[in-house]
Amino acid sequence: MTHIDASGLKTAGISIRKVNLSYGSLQVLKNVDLEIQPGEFFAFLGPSGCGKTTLLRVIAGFNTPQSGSVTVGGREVLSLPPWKRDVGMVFQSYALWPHMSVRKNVAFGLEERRLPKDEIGRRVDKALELVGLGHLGSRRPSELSGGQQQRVALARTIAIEPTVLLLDEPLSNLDASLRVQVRRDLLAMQRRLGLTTIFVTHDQEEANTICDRIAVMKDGVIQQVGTPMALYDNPVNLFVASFLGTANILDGAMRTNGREQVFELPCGSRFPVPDEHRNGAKLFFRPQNARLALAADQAETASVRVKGKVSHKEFLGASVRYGIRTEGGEVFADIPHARGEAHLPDEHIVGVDVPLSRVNYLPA
Ligand SMILES: Nc1ncnc2c1ncn2[C@@H]1O[C@H](COP(=O)(O)OP(=O)(O)OP(=O)(O)O)[C@@H](O)[C@H]1O
Repeated sequence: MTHIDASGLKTAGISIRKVNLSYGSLQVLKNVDLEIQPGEFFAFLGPSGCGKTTLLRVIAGFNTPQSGSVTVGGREVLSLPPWKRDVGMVFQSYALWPHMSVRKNVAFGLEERRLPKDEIGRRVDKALELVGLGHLGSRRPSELSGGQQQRVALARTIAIEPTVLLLDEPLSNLDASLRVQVRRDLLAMQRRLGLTTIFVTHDQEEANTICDRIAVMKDGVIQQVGTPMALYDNPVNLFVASFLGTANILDGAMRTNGREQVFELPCGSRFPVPDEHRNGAKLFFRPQNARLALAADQAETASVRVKGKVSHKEFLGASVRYGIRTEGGEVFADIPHARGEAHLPDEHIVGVDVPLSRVNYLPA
């Protein structure tokens, strides 16, 4: 289906089915299945070399998979060349022409397509206005900030009136402080345009802050798809748990105790496990879900209690991260920082309590 958004641009959903791609003996994409909704801001997230750019280029038409199907707006595109796919891609290097004005840069692709002059003028005006650069059309790229250059690259792609926008690490050329500002601008712009957008990044913070949903990739395989919060709170495996933030992972044994399922830690403590987690092999929780108690105090009700010794502390601003040495390995507990509070000294014996509702079990 193709939809028309408030910006007047058309937008389309994307279906990727069983896509496999190899370079010689190296299989870079393995049975990739994905469904991206019209108007969605979607991220491909994963470590370097996991296949994110390759997948993006398959949608754009610059890479051809050995098998599978890709539809854009319900139309199969794998047999079409890039320029017939209604897909616009902004590359990592913006590749603006340095000797041309901003207007000329944006018009370039349209002139190549031999559109009528007044149509080109109309589209350039609209694209520059949509990215907020209507007043800078006569400048050269060298007279713009990094963030503005990135917007020119975006305008150049929007001017082609694609139904889908593909962004390959668009913020990687910007310094850290600018990146935060530009990613906010990018989100505002994406909402205004309403265009289905796929954003490739290896930076989980970047994906979390601007994308509706994320596909986490590793070694050419989609590990999990979901909203940033769902992936953070309920990762399906150790890779996703660790890639999206600090993860506390404890070894133990899943046991059946009569009709009840329990998880037993090396120290002997046992906790009830909901039925859906009966195949889990490791206990997982996030540092901010942990509370510290004096070891002699009773554990909070309906929570997991792990005993250990404070091994170190890190001040993170909003919280203090305690490292606690336990029998099952080190765990971290983030305790909100309040003014004037006393901190627990190293080697202090403590109990780490985590509400059962905040504990998850992951396969080995
Ligand atoms: N044209 C090619 N020929 C051979 N191997 C390639 C080619 N293009 C990419 N690869 C390999 O395919 C794998 C996936 O590359 P890809 O660029 O998709 O990864 P990525 O996740 O986008 O990484 P990065 O974040 O570093 O850009 C890598 O191992 C890469 O070396």
